[in-house]
Amino acid sequence: MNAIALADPIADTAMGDTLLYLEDVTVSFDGFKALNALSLAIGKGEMRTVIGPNGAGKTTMMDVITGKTRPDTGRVQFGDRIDLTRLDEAAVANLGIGRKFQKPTVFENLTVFENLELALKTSRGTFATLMARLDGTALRKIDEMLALIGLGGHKARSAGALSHGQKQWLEIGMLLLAEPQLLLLDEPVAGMTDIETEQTAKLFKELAGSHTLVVVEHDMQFVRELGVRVTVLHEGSVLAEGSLDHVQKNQRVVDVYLGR
Ligand SMILES: Nc1ncnc2c1ncn2[C@@H]1O[C@H](COP(=O)(O)OP(=O)(O)OP(=O)(O)O)[C@@H](O)[C@H]1O
Repeated sequence: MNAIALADPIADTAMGDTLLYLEDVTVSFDGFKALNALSLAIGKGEMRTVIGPNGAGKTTMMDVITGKTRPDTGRVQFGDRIDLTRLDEAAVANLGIGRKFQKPTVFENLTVFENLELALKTSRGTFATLMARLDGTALRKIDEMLALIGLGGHKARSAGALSHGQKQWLEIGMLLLAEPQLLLLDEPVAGMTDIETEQTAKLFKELAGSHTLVVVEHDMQFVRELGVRVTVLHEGSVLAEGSLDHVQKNQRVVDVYLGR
């Protein structure tokens, strides 16, 4: 560890229990290592941002965690004892690992409320059991979610009529209704307006602590706004880790990514 790492306040923050632990994970495509002995630990209730140049392995990392891609070697431990590399995508989702892809996928012909209702009905969360019909608890749960994602005034609108940012929030709300233990978000603010980006940062900061979030982003203003530990990936491994200020001082990070 060098002097800068020691001076980094976020590097010194106690993480508590580890929820997700990748150890020496390697994924090769025709001999090319998209992940190269990647090791990474995410604490329970932590929000982590992951940055890095195109091709650094960010998507592949998410694919490995969610059971879409099986690593050649390495371990992906979830909680105390579950090895995610032995599970398929459906089993990983059932464990409570939610994934938000870059593009919004909501049911455009349904209303905002109906989208959330459907998510609740099909979720693995405890509230799913309440959903044989929409009882008071379930309705309250949906109303709370509408307020959290800033769509309280839009519940009767068709999802297709929402702005891009609002669609992203709706999909995040749908994922949250499944009460995920871990939420992976791939470039959530890409294509959002500045105001939507700010509101998304506010939402994520509210979720952190009670949720564990891994956020892959290229928008450095947003990463700064989140103000959490940053992992820089490069050529399939961790190049640097710490606060954004800390990683921005790393000359290699500047050379391969931030200085471009
Ligand atoms: N199925 C595949 N077959 C062959 N090569 C692949 C495959 N998936 C990913 N790769 C390669 O692995 C490397 C890592 O890709 P990955 O998509 O994980 O990077 P990334 O960090 O998510 O990039 P971006 O910021 O552009 O989304 C890239 O060079 C990519 O071309």
